[in-house]
Amino acid sequence: MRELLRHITPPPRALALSVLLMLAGTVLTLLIPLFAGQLTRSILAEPGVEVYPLLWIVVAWGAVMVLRTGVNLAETYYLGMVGEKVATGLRDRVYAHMQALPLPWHQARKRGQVLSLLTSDADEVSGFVTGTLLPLLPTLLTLLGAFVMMARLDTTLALAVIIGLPAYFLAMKIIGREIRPLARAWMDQYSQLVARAEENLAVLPALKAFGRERLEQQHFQGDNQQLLAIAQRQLRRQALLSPAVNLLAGLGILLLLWLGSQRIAAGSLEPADLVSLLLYAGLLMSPLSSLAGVYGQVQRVRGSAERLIGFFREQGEDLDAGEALGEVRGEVRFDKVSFAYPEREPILRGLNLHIAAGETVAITGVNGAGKSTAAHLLLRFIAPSAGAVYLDGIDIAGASIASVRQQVGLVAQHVQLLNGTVMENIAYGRPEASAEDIERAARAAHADEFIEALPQGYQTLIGDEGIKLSGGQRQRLSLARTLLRDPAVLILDEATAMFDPAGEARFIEECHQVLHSKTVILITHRPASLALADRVLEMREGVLVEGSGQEKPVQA
Ligand SMILES: Nc1ncnc2c1ncn2[C@@H]1O[C@H](COP(=O)(O)OP(=O)(O)OP(=O)(O)O)[C@@H](O)[C@H]1O
Repeated sequence: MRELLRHITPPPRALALSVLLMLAGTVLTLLIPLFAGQLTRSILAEPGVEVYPLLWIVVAWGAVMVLRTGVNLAETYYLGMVGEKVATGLRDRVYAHMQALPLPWHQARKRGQVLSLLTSDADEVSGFVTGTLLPLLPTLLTLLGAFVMMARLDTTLALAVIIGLPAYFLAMKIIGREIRPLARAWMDQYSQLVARAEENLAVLPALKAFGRERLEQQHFQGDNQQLLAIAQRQLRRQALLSPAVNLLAGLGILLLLWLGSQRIAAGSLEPADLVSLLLYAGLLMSPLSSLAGVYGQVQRVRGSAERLIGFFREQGEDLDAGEALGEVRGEVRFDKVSFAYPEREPILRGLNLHIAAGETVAITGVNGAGKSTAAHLLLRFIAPSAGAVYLDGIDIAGASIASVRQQVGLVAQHVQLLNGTVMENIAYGRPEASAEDIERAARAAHADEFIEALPQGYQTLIGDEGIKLSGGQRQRLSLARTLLRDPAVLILDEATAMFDPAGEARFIEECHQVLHSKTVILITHRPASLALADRVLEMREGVLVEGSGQEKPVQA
């Protein structure tokens, strides 16, 4: 938990104020039983005995109550602010780290499960810090204060009330120990549920086309029932905690009444003091009962805390570490590069490739040969297990990731667009770009004609992942947004796969000018695109060989 607290930054001023207000509230609360004792003494006083006047006590009691109300009000506000700011800060950190984590980390997980770190886990932890951890301070102070005040009135009676405490802590420990694994299981199950729903929504057209609605509903219900079963087991244990403590508290108060009344009968205790003692015992018992709740919550939140700690321990990408590349000409070299995905056979085995600046090279090869993998290495999405990749002679492993990605543009095979306007999507990599630049990029990608035919032109909303566009239109948008970034090296991974033949021919013909100034890597099987290349290479068994029937491995 301490490790996690490093990622939680409460606002110092609001925190200090909340603590002060909580302390003030506790002191005011501890005054009330004193007044009650004095009041009783004043009511029962024999004529001639010196006591405080009744009216004074009532007025002082009233004043303390009003003051405490004001303190509580301010405390609720400031503590609430601390809570909101802690939650906001933690969410920011989780999100920043989530983005920093490399692609392979994300690819090994379900998106919904990653998302629940940001939603349920972060909320659970920040709710615990402000809803449980901070209020613990006044709780403990009230407990201690009530005990001290009781001991001042009668030490033996004070000790009698807390005699059951060891049993109480033992009960808490035994029951709490079982809650923790259940809490973790609940969180895991919950994130699985969210992940399933999220995935199904993402593939909704396929789900409907393959008639999976009923089956997926059954799967969801199954997961949901398991969640309910875990919650039930957790509830059973948690429900035990408070009543067990209340029983102990009740027994303590009974003991106090019995011993107290005997002392009054013996003349060694005033009835007024017993009133104060009883009220203090009440004050002592209510923190005990809330401590039981705290203990249960600590066990619950540990599940979320463990998940977040594990997440923060993962190494994220530092975009700016290393030397910034600056402007490059676009010379690319792969030198004996090998790579294997985790738990898979090596996919690249000592691959060599040299592309001169300004050259256009096409790479072909069967599905799964490793073409996109090579592109991902050039973008530093992944790192070679052996060998190195150079850009203008600089090993990109030592260059800053941000500068590498600035110089290498990828039009990926699987187009990823946002639910926004056409303009926002083209400007994705250069949000500050002018409308003219955006339109120029759209023209270069041959996207301008269809964009202008859309109902609101560049302001048309394109739906989730561009669902309101055709496949070819999405590819053109994707190309436009990469061209707008004007990278020195452009990788087109099957970027014309969805083009109609006439559109592709026109694109290829006119692209010559746009692509002229760049190093272009075309990953393609399409003859029209191959015609655009200065050289054709084929990826085969983890290396590149000269294409068009030649079988000579490429030398770096
Ligand atoms: N994230 C990943 N984790 C594990 N294996 C992967 C991952 N991505 C790709 N692979 C595997 O690596 C191999 C190479 O994939 P890659 O996408 O580079 O092939 P490709 O040549 O681009 O294929 P295609 O022509 O079908 O696009 C494939 O066998 C694929 O199953």
